[in-house]
Amino acid sequence: MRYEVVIPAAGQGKRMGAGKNKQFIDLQGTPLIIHTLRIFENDSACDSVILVVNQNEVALFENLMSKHDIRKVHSIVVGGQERQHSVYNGLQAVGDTEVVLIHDGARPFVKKELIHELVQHTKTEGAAVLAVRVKDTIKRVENQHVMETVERSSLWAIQTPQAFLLPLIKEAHEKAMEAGYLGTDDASLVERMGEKVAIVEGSYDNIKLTTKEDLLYAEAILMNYS
Ligand SMILES: Nc1ccn([C@@H]2O[C@H](COP(=O)(O)OP(=O)(O)OP(=O)(O)O)[C@@H](O)[C@H]2O)c(=O)n1
Ligand SMILES: C[C@](O)(CO)[C@H](O)COP(=O)(O)O
Repeated sequence: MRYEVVIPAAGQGKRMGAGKNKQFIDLQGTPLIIHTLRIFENDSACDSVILVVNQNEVALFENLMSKHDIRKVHSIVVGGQERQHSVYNGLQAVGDTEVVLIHDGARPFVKKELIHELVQHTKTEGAAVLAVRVKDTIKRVENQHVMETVERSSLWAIQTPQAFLLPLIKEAHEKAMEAGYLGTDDASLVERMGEKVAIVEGSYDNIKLTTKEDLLYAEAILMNYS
């Protein structure tokens, strides 16, 4: 059940439009990244956190973790141009663990029980991701016109954490780097090697805070929690 987690937090938050890295936006008085880090700080199955940050924000993150008594971040790693590059850099700092999780710093609401279910699946499947069934109808669009309506019954919205046996994800990232392939998630790098990725049904409130509307959802989720 034990694992280490790489948390990419080295983005710029451009779509949020806050003029700063969204990881520093307060939710009920606590920065987004602290909400996310506390999940793993409070999970006894988590051995270590590798936090990936912008080069010019290392001190900011260190000060926040000291202020909020976050102790499990054993490595702070500088990120890269794209999310995939940041994760690649973080994976170089992972210790001697069987299972590694990769979880967006921008997802502060994942539940410990689902993390543990994901880890269990990964031990037998090699790779597993949290996901929820799509609720909207999805259409493929070109030049502002519908080209195709995609059959919804087999569509899932993929989240993080994404969990992997460590050698598998390291190989997948190396191969993607060699091929110059850029994916929007880590599981796609494993899929392109022809490996299976298991789905673990997650929760709709495990949102990724991306645009300002998500801040409203986040405050409502926190109100509901409290
Ligand atoms: N070069 C990058 C890009 C993204 N991320 C991280 O990957 C997660 C998911 O990315 P996203 O939600 O797109 O965050 P941003 O890249 O910051 O947002 P935007 O694309 O709007 O700038 C975030 O925790 C983000 O900090 C990262 O570590 N390194
Ligand atoms: C990894 C991810 O959260 C899975 O849904 C998503 O692909 C990240 O996308 P982003 O554009 O880097 O936020």
